[in-house]
Amino acid sequence: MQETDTHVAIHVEDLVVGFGRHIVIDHLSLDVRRGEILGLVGASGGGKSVLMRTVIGLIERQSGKIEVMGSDIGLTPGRRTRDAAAKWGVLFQQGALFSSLTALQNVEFPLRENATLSDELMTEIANAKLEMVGLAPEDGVKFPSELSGGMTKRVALARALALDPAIVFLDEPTSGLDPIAAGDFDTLIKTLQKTLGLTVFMVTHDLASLNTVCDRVAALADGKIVTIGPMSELLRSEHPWVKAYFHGKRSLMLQPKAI
Ligand SMILES: Nc1ncnc2c1ncn2[C@@H]1O[C@H](COP(=O)(O)OP(=O)(O)OP(=O)(O)O)[C@@H](O)[C@H]1O
Repeated sequence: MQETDTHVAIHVEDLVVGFGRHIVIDHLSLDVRRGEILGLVGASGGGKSVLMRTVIGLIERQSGKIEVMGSDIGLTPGRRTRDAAAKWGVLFQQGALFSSLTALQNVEFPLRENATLSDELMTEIANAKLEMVGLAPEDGVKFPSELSGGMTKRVALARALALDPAIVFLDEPTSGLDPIAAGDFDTLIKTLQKTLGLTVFMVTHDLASLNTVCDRVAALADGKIVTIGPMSELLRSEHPWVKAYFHGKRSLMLQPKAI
């Protein structure tokens, strides 16, 4: 069933993406609701990052429609307008911070690129974003090489939030973190969703994240979304890949919702 436009943050319809003759996304349709945390799962190499990168305009699609907050995202990648850039923020795998810039300068970067603000105001906003993700002002002067994995993810999240986006895209946000740091990061994402009304599109393999923070989970297999719904629904899915994913040995990690 198609949702009404006002409730949809991201609308993907009949999307096809491939590299040469290798089709990765094959007539995929998906609606992400405004204000929800949607988790995307799928096999390694199954196309989760390709889907995310196509939605944000970094990869060219062969066909299909993509709308973000009601605006059509054109076919040509790399031509994001100032308006489009402000609609979303992205946390890439490994954080992707600029190594020659301090944490604070990394957060200021999108402000410099997309807004005409005084240096003082930019610093003030960037410090507020660092505080929002639980970092102290003294962390702002550190370079990426001086940050722990968890701090790197937080700085990357602060940078993703710099332009007050409506949507954040998170590519495996808890990968490489110990379970406590991963749990803290999950709580932070849930808190930001609630307080800022953010829509979160999260690619993850982290079963604990899926179970504790995601409102709905979408499973990508054979280039399509084969099941979408709350975790309870995914656990009942009869799709062979979804069954294998959620009822394998690792499913022991699944606990009742804690947040
Ligand atoms: N720029 C590219 N050029 C050619 N092939 C690509 C490119 N980017 C991705 N692919 C291919 O697309 C497929 C899907 O890759 P993708 O990175 O989306 O997988 P994934 O589901 O995110 O995997 P993982 O969970 O391991 O990160 C893979 O076969 C990959 O080799």
